[in-house]
Amino acid sequence: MAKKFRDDEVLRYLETHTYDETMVFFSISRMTIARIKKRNKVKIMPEKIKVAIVGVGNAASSLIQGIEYYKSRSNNIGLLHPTFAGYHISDIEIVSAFDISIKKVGKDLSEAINENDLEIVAKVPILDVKIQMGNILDGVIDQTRKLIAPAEIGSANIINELKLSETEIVLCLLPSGADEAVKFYAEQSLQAGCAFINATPTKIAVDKNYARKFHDAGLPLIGDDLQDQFGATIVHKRILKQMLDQGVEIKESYALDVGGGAESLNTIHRSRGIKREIKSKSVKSSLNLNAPIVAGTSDYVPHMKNSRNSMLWIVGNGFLGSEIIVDLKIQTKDGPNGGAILADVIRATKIALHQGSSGAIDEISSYGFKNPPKGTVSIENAHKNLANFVLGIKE
Ligand SMILES: O=P([O-])([O-])O[C@@H]1[C@@H](O)[C@H](O)[C@@H](O)[C@H](O)[C@@H]1O
Repeated sequence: MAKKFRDDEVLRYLETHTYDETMVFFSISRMTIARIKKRNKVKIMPEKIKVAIVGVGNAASSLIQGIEYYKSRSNNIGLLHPTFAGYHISDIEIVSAFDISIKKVGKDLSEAINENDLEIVAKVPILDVKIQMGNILDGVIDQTRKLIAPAEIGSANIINELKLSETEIVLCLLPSGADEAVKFYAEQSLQAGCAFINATPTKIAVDKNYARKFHDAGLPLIGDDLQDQFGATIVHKRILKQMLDQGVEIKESYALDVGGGAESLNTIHRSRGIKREIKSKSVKSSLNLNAPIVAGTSDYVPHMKNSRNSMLWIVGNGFLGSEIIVDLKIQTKDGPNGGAILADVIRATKIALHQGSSGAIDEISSYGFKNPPKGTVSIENAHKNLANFVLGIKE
Protein backbone atom coordinates (compact mmCIF):
# COMPACT_ATOMS: atom_id res chain seq x y z
CA MET A 1 0.00 0.00 0.00
CA ALA A 2 1.23 3.51 -0.83
CA LYS A 3 2.87 5.36 2.05
CA LYS A 4 0.96 8.28 3.67
CA PHE A 5 2.73 11.62 3.39
CA ARG A 6 2.11 15.30 3.82
CA ASP A 7 2.68 17.93 1.14
CA ASP A 8 5.41 19.65 3.14
CA GLU A 9 7.30 16.35 3.50
CA VAL A 10 7.34 15.86 -0.25
CA LEU A 11 8.38 19.48 -0.88
CA ARG A 12 11.20 19.29 1.67
CA TYR A 13 12.45 16.03 0.16
CA LEU A 14 12.35 17.57 -3.32
CA GLU A 15 14.72 20.33 -2.22
CA THR A 16 17.58 17.86 -1.99
CA HIS A 17 16.47 15.04 -4.28
CA THR A 18 15.58 14.63 -7.92
CA TYR A 19 12.06 14.08 -9.23
CA ASP A 20 12.82 10.42 -9.82
CA GLU A 21 14.13 9.86 -6.31
CA THR A 22 11.10 11.61 -4.86
CA MET A 23 8.75 9.50 -6.97
CA VAL A 24 10.38 6.31 -5.75
CA PHE A 25 10.64 7.38 -2.10
CA PHE A 26 6.98 8.35 -1.76
CA SER A 27 5.67 5.91 -4.41
CA ILE A 28 4.01 8.75 -6.26
CA SER A 29 3.82 9.83 -9.89
CA ARG A 30 5.17 12.97 -11.52
CA MET A 31 1.59 14.12 -11.80
CA THR A 32 1.14 13.93 -8.01
CA ILE A 33 4.34 15.94 -7.45
CA ALA A 34 3.15 18.53 -9.97
CA ARG A 35 -0.22 18.75 -8.16
CA ILE A 36 1.47 19.17 -4.77
CA LYS A 37 3.61 21.98 -6.17
CA LYS A 38 0.59 23.66 -7.71
CA ARG A 39 -1.48 23.29 -4.50
CA ASN A 40 1.29 24.93 -2.50
CA LYS A 41 2.00 27.57 -5.15
CA VAL A 42 5.60 26.44 -5.40
CA LYS A 43 7.30 28.01 -8.38
CA ILE A 44 8.78 25.39 -10.66
CA MET A 45 12.42 26.40 -10.73
CA PRO A 46 14.59 25.67 -13.72
CA GLU A 47 16.72 22.63 -13.19
CA LYS A 48 18.82 20.69 -15.67
CA ILE A 49 16.93 18.85 -18.38
CA LYS A 50 18.56 15.45 -18.63
CA VAL A 51 18.56 14.14 -22.17
CA ALA A 52 19.85 10.98 -23.86
CA ILE A 53 20.74 11.18 -27.53
CA VAL A 54 20.23 8.22 -29.83
CA GLY A 55 22.25 8.75 -33.02
CA VAL A 56 25.18 11.14 -32.66
CA GLY A 57 25.10 12.57 -36.18
CA ASN A 58 24.95 16.09 -37.53
CA ALA A 59 21.72 17.04 -35.72
CA ALA A 60 23.15 15.85 -32.39
CA SER A 61 26.40 17.69 -33.07
CA SER A 62 24.47 20.90 -33.69
CA LEU A 63 22.48 20.59 -30.49
CA ILE A 64 25.55 19.77 -28.40
CA GLN A 65 27.50 22.67 -29.90
CA GLY A 66 24.48 24.95 -29.42
CA ILE A 67 24.30 24.20 -25.70
CA GLU A 68 27.91 25.49 -25.42
CA TYR A 69 27.63 28.27 -27.99
CA TYR A 70 24.68 29.98 -26.31
CA LYS A 71 26.03 29.66 -22.77
CA SER A 72 27.06 33.28 -22.97
CA ARG A 73 23.53 34.64 -22.74
CA SER A 74 24.25 37.80 -24.68
CA ASN A 75 24.42 35.70 -27.86
CA ASN A 76 20.94 34.77 -29.04
CA ILE A 77 21.32 34.88 -32.80
CA GLY A 78 19.72 31.87 -34.45
CA LEU A 79 17.50 30.86 -31.54
CA LEU A 80 13.71 30.99 -31.74
CA HIS A 81 13.44 31.40 -27.97
CA PRO A 82 16.52 32.28 -25.91
CA THR A 83 14.57 31.39 -22.80
CA PHE A 84 11.61 29.10 -23.21
CA ALA A 85 9.19 28.10 -20.48
CA GLY A 86 11.69 29.39 -17.93
CA TYR A 87 14.54 27.30 -19.34
CA HIS A 88 17.63 28.49 -21.16
CA ILE A 89 19.12 26.25 -23.85
CA SER A 90 22.13 25.72 -21.57
CA ASP A 91 19.81 24.09 -19.01
CA ILE A 92 19.79 21.11 -21.37
CA GLU A 93 22.32 18.50 -20.26
CA ILE A 94 23.17 15.51 -22.41
CA VAL A 95 23.65 12.72 -19.88
CA SER A 96 23.89 9.68 -22.12
CA ALA A 97 24.38 8.91 -25.79
CA PHE A 98 24.11 5.90 -28.08
CA ASP A 99 25.55 5.27 -31.52
CA ILE A 100 26.84 2.30 -33.51
CA SER A 101 29.70 3.83 -35.49
CA ILE A 102 33.15 2.37 -34.87
CA LYS A 103 34.46 5.94 -35.02
CA LYS A 104 32.21 7.15 -32.18
CA VAL A 105 31.47 4.34 -29.72
CA GLY A 106 33.64 4.60 -26.57
CA LYS A 107 34.58 8.24 -27.20
CA ASP A 108 33.49 11.19 -25.13
CA LEU A 109 30.53 12.96 -26.75
CA SER A 110 32.64 16.09 -27.21
CA GLU A 111 35.12 14.12 -29.34
CA ALA A 112 32.64 11.88 -31.15
CA ILE A 113 30.94 14.88 -32.77
CA ASN A 114 34.18 15.55 -34.70
CA GLU A 115 33.46 12.36 -36.67
CA ASN A 116 30.52 13.98 -38.47
CA ASP A 117 30.76 16.06 -41.61
CA LEU A 118 29.47 19.16 -39.87
CA GLU A 119 31.85 22.00 -39.17
CA ILE A 120 32.67 22.53 -35.48
CA VAL A 121 31.97 26.14 -34.51
CA ALA A 122 31.73 25.84 -30.73
CA LYS A 123 34.45 24.27 -28.64
CA VAL A 124 32.75 21.63 -26.53
CA PRO A 125 34.62 20.66 -23.34
CA ILE A 126 34.94 17.04 -22.22
CA LEU A 127 31.40 16.17 -21.17
CA ASP A 128 32.16 12.91 -19.36
CA VAL A 129 29.54 11.17 -21.44
CA LYS A 130 30.92 8.14 -23.27
CA ILE A 131 29.10 7.01 -26.39
CA GLN A 132 27.54 3.64 -25.62
CA MET A 133 27.14 0.97 -28.27
CA GLY A 134 23.55 0.93 -29.47
CA ASN A 135 21.52 -1.91 -30.93
CA ILE A 136 22.29 -2.01 -34.68
CA LEU A 137 19.02 -3.50 -35.96
CA ASP A 138 18.31 -1.60 -39.21
CA GLY A 139 20.47 1.38 -38.15
CA VAL A 140 22.79 0.89 -41.16
CA ILE A 141 21.93 0.02 -44.71
CA ASP A 142 24.31 -1.42 -47.27
CA GLN A 143 24.61 1.86 -49.09
CA THR A 144 25.69 3.60 -45.90
CA ARG A 145 28.26 1.03 -44.81
CA LYS A 146 30.85 3.20 -46.49
CA LEU A 147 29.71 6.02 -44.24
CA ILE A 148 28.88 4.10 -41.08
CA ALA A 149 30.92 1.03 -40.17
CA PRO A 150 29.49 -0.39 -36.94
CA ALA A 151 31.69 -1.05 -33.89
CA GLU A 152 32.24 -4.75 -33.39
CA ILE A 153 30.96 -5.02 -29.83
CA GLY A 154 27.64 -5.98 -28.29
CA SER A 155 24.98 -3.46 -27.46
CA ALA A 156 25.04 -1.73 -24.06
CA ASN A 157 22.20 -2.37 -21.62
CA ILE A 158 20.24 0.65 -22.74
CA ILE A 159 17.55 0.63 -20.05
CA ASN A 160 20.25 0.45 -17.37
CA GLU A 161 22.22 3.28 -18.95
CA LEU A 162 19.14 5.46 -19.12
CA LYS A 163 18.35 4.78 -15.49
CA LEU A 164 21.92 5.21 -14.24
CA SER A 165 22.30 8.51 -16.06
CA GLU A 166 18.91 9.68 -14.71
CA THR A 167 17.78 10.43 -18.24
CA GLU A 168 14.39 12.13 -18.36
CA ILE A 169 14.02 12.52 -22.12
CA VAL A 170 15.26 10.25 -24.92
CA LEU A 171 15.87 12.18 -28.13
CA CYS A 172 15.82 9.93 -31.18
CA LEU A 173 17.99 11.35 -33.97
CA LEU A 174 18.47 8.16 -35.96
CA PRO A 175 18.59 8.41 -39.75
CA SER A 176 15.30 8.31 -41.64
CA GLY A 177 14.11 4.81 -42.44
CA ALA A 178 15.68 2.99 -39.47
CA ASP A 179 12.18 1.93 -38.40
CA GLU A 180 13.12 -1.11 -36.32
CA ALA A 181 15.76 0.82 -34.40
CA VAL A 182 13.45 3.77 -33.74
CA LYS A 183 10.74 1.44 -32.41
CA PHE A 184 13.30 -0.36 -30.28
CA TYR A 185 14.42 2.90 -28.61
CA ALA A 186 10.81 3.97 -28.06
CA GLU A 187 10.29 0.73 -26.11
CA GLN A 188 13.54 1.11 -24.17
CA SER A 189 12.51 4.63 -23.29
CA LEU A 190 9.15 3.42 -22.01
CA GLN A 191 10.76 0.72 -19.92
CA ALA A 192 13.29 3.12 -18.44
CA GLY A 193 10.54 5.63 -17.57
CA CYS A 194 11.66 8.39 -19.98
CA ALA A 195 9.78 10.75 -22.29
CA PHE A 196 10.49 10.09 -25.98
CA ILE A 197 11.04 12.60 -28.78
CA ASN A 198 11.03 11.09 -32.27
CA ALA A 199 12.69 13.36 -34.83
CA THR A 200 12.47 10.66 -37.54
CA PRO A 201 9.57 9.94 -39.92
CA THR A 202 8.98 6.48 -38.39
CA LYS A 203 5.41 6.47 -37.10
CA ILE A 204 5.62 6.56 -33.31
CA ALA A 205 3.71 9.57 -31.95
CA VAL A 206 0.98 9.07 -34.57
CA ASP A 207 0.68 5.40 -33.67
CA LYS A 208 -2.23 4.95 -31.25
CA ASN A 209 -0.61 1.89 -29.73
CA TYR A 210 2.54 3.79 -28.72
CA ALA A 211 0.48 6.78 -27.58
CA ARG A 212 -1.53 4.51 -25.28
CA LYS A 213 1.60 2.82 -23.90
CA PHE A 214 3.19 6.17 -23.06
CA HIS A 215 -0.08 7.41 -21.62
CA ASP A 216 -0.39 4.35 -19.38
CA ALA A 217 3.22 4.81 -18.25
CA GLY A 218 2.56 8.48 -17.40
CA LEU A 219 5.17 9.65 -19.94
CA PRO A 220 5.10 12.22 -22.77
CA LEU A 221 5.58 11.13 -26.39
CA ILE A 222 6.50 13.74 -29.00
CA GLY A 223 6.93 13.52 -32.83
CA ASP A 224 7.06 12.57 -35.68
CA ASP A 225 9.55 13.94 -38.26
CA LEU A 226 11.18 17.14 -37.11
CA GLN A 227 10.34 20.31 -39.04
CA ASP A 228 13.43 22.41 -39.61
CA GLN A 229 13.73 25.99 -38.40
CA PHE A 230 14.12 27.33 -41.96
CA GLY A 231 13.81 24.27 -44.20
CA ALA A 232 11.72 23.59 -47.28
CA THR A 233 8.52 22.78 -45.37
CA ILE A 234 8.25 25.89 -43.20
CA VAL A 235 9.37 28.25 -45.99
CA HIS A 236 6.91 26.62 -48.41
CA LYS A 237 4.06 27.07 -45.89
CA ARG A 238 4.97 30.70 -45.22
CA ILE A 239 5.21 31.72 -48.89
CA LEU A 240 1.98 29.97 -49.86
CA LYS A 241 0.24 31.66 -46.91
CA GLN A 242 1.56 35.04 -47.98
CA MET A 243 0.28 34.47 -51.52
CA LEU A 244 -3.16 33.38 -50.25
CA ASP A 245 -3.31 36.39 -47.90
CA GLN A 246 -2.60 38.62 -50.92
CA GLY A 247 -5.54 37.12 -52.83
CA VAL A 248 -3.44 34.93 -55.11
CA GLU A 249 -4.94 31.60 -56.10
CA ILE A 250 -2.50 28.69 -55.85
CA LYS A 251 -2.54 26.51 -58.97
CA GLU A 252 0.31 24.08 -58.29
CA SER A 253 3.56 23.78 -56.41
CA TYR A 254 6.52 21.60 -55.53
CA ALA A 255 9.48 21.71 -53.15
CA LEU A 256 12.39 19.34 -53.63
CA ASP A 257 15.54 18.83 -51.58
CA VAL A 258 18.99 17.76 -52.74
CA GLY A 259 21.56 17.04 -50.06
CA GLY A 260 24.57 15.04 -48.88
CA GLY A 261 25.29 13.15 -45.66
CA ALA A 262 23.83 9.97 -44.23
CA GLU A 263 20.38 11.53 -43.69
CA SER A 264 19.92 12.34 -47.40
CA LEU A 265 21.26 8.95 -48.42
CA ASN A 266 18.86 7.18 -46.09
CA THR A 267 15.96 9.33 -47.25
CA ILE A 268 16.64 8.43 -50.87
CA HIS A 269 17.05 4.72 -50.25
CA ARG A 270 14.65 3.99 -47.45
CA SER A 271 12.15 6.71 -46.72
CA ARG A 272 11.63 8.70 -49.89
CA GLY A 273 7.96 7.67 -50.07
CA ILE A 274 7.07 8.42 -46.48
CA LYS A 275 9.02 11.70 -46.46
CA ARG A 276 7.17 12.81 -49.60
CA GLU A 277 3.83 11.82 -48.09
CA ILE A 278 4.55 13.60 -44.79
CA LYS A 279 6.01 16.78 -46.30
CA SER A 280 3.27 17.17 -48.92
CA LYS A 281 0.51 16.54 -46.36
CA SER A 282 2.08 18.91 -43.84
CA VAL A 283 2.15 21.80 -46.34
CA LYS A 284 -1.37 21.15 -47.65
CA SER A 285 -3.02 20.63 -44.25
CA SER A 286 -1.47 23.71 -42.67
CA LEU A 287 -3.32 25.82 -45.29
CA ASN A 288 -6.27 23.56 -46.21
CA LEU A 289 -5.10 23.63 -49.82
CA ASN A 290 -6.51 21.42 -52.56
CA ALA A 291 -4.09 22.41 -55.33
CA PRO A 292 -1.57 19.75 -56.39
CA ILE A 293 1.45 20.08 -54.09
CA VAL A 294 4.43 17.77 -54.03
CA ALA A 295 7.16 18.13 -51.43
CA GLY A 296 10.00 15.69 -51.03
CA THR A 297 13.60 14.79 -51.72
CA SER A 298 14.97 14.40 -55.22
CA ASP A 299 18.55 13.26 -54.78
CA TYR A 300 21.63 12.50 -52.73
CA VAL A 301 24.89 14.17 -53.73
CA PRO A 302 27.76 12.89 -51.52
CA HIS A 303 30.08 15.89 -51.94
CA MET A 304 27.36 18.22 -50.61
CA LYS A 305 27.99 16.69 -47.15
CA ASN A 306 25.65 18.37 -44.64
CA SER A 307 24.45 21.01 -47.11
CA ARG A 308 20.95 20.98 -48.51
CA ASN A 309 19.50 22.83 -51.48
CA SER A 310 15.72 23.13 -51.52
CA MET A 311 14.01 24.14 -54.77
CA LEU A 312 10.58 25.68 -54.45
CA TRP A 313 8.27 26.27 -57.40
CA ILE A 314 4.82 27.82 -57.06
CA VAL A 315 2.37 28.81 -59.79
CA GLY A 316 -0.51 31.11 -58.87
CA ASN A 317 -3.06 33.42 -60.44
CA GLY A 318 -3.39 37.07 -59.47
CA PHE A 319 -5.55 39.96 -60.73
CA LEU A 320 -7.24 39.24 -64.09
CA GLY A 321 -5.93 35.70 -63.81
CA SER A 322 -2.38 36.91 -64.45
CA GLU A 323 0.21 34.22 -63.84
CA ILE A 324 2.54 34.57 -60.87
CA ILE A 325 5.50 32.24 -60.55
CA VAL A 326 7.75 31.84 -57.53
CA ASP A 327 11.01 30.05 -58.33
CA LEU A 328 13.19 29.95 -55.24
CA LYS A 329 16.19 28.09 -53.95
CA ILE A 330 17.28 27.97 -50.31
CA GLN A 331 20.67 26.70 -49.26
CA THR A 332 20.91 25.44 -45.70
CA LYS A 333 22.91 23.14 -43.46
CA ASP A 334 20.77 20.19 -42.38
CA GLY A 335 22.19 19.67 -38.87
CA PRO A 336 22.00 23.24 -37.50
CA ASN A 337 18.60 23.72 -39.15
CA GLY A 338 17.11 21.38 -36.55
CA GLY A 339 18.97 22.79 -33.52
CA ALA A 340 16.70 25.65 -32.47
CA ILE A 341 13.54 23.55 -32.85
CA LEU A 342 15.07 20.70 -30.87
CA ALA A 343 16.02 23.13 -28.10
CA ASP A 344 12.38 24.36 -27.90
CA VAL A 345 10.87 20.90 -28.09
CA ILE A 346 13.16 19.52 -25.36
CA ARG A 347 12.28 22.42 -23.06
CA ALA A 348 8.55 22.01 -23.75
CA THR A 349 8.86 18.27 -23.02
CA LYS A 350 10.39 19.10 -19.65
CA ILE A 351 7.30 21.18 -18.92
CA ALA A 352 5.12 18.25 -19.98
CA LEU A 353 6.99 16.11 -17.44
CA HIS A 354 6.50 18.75 -14.75
CA GLN A 355 2.81 18.96 -15.52
CA GLY A 356 2.42 15.22 -15.49
CA SER A 357 1.17 15.21 -19.11
CA SER A 358 1.33 11.82 -20.75
CA GLY A 359 0.69 10.10 -24.07
CA ALA A 360 1.19 11.79 -27.44
CA ILE A 361 1.39 15.54 -26.78
CA ASP A 362 -0.09 17.23 -29.83
CA GLU A 363 0.64 20.79 -28.67
CA ILE A 364 4.41 20.17 -28.74
CA SER A 365 4.33 17.86 -31.75
CA SER A 366 2.41 20.19 -34.05
CA TYR A 367 4.85 23.01 -33.26
CA GLY A 368 8.05 21.14 -34.07
CA PHE A 369 7.11 18.22 -36.31
CA LYS A 370 5.67 17.58 -39.74
CA ASN A 371 3.55 14.59 -38.76
CA PRO A 372 1.91 15.33 -35.41
CA PRO A 373 -0.66 12.96 -33.89
CA LYS A 374 -3.72 15.06 -34.67
CA GLY A 375 -2.51 16.29 -38.07
CA THR A 376 -0.80 19.52 -39.11
CA VAL A 377 -2.50 22.80 -38.20
CA SER A 378 -1.63 26.34 -39.31
CA ILE A 379 1.67 27.77 -38.08
CA GLU A 380 -0.21 30.40 -36.04
CA ASN A 381 -2.35 27.78 -34.28
CA ALA A 382 0.65 25.55 -33.66
CA HIS A 383 2.46 28.44 -31.93
CA LYS A 384 -0.61 29.45 -29.93
CA ASN A 385 -1.34 25.87 -28.83
CA LEU A 386 2.23 25.41 -27.64
CA ALA A 387 2.21 28.69 -25.69
CA ASN A 388 -1.10 27.73 -24.01
CA PHE A 389 0.25 24.29 -23.19
CA VAL A 390 3.36 25.68 -21.53
CA LEU A 391 1.28 28.19 -19.56
CA GLY A 392 -1.16 25.44 -18.59
CA ILE A 393 -4.09 27.16 -20.38
CA LYS A 394 -6.79 24.81 -21.71
CA GLU A 395 -9.06 26.26 -24.41
O1 LIG B 1 11.58 20.49 -42.35
P1 LIG B 1 12.19 20.25 -43.67
O2 LIG B 1 13.42 21.07 -43.87
O3 LIG B 1 11.26 20.31 -44.79
O4 LIG B 1 12.65 18.69 -43.69
C1 LIG B 1 13.90 18.25 -43.18
C2 LIG B 1 14.40 17.16 -44.07
O5 LIG B 1 14.51 17.61 -45.37
C3 LIG B 1 15.75 16.68 -43.58
O6 LIG B 1 16.17 15.59 -44.35
C4 LIG B 1 15.72 16.22 -42.14
O7 LIG B 1 17.03 15.96 -41.71
C5 LIG B 1 15.09 17.29 -41.27
O8 LIG B 1 14.93 16.78 -39.96
C6 LIG B 1 13.75 17.71 -41.80
O9 LIG B 1 12.86 16.64 -41.81
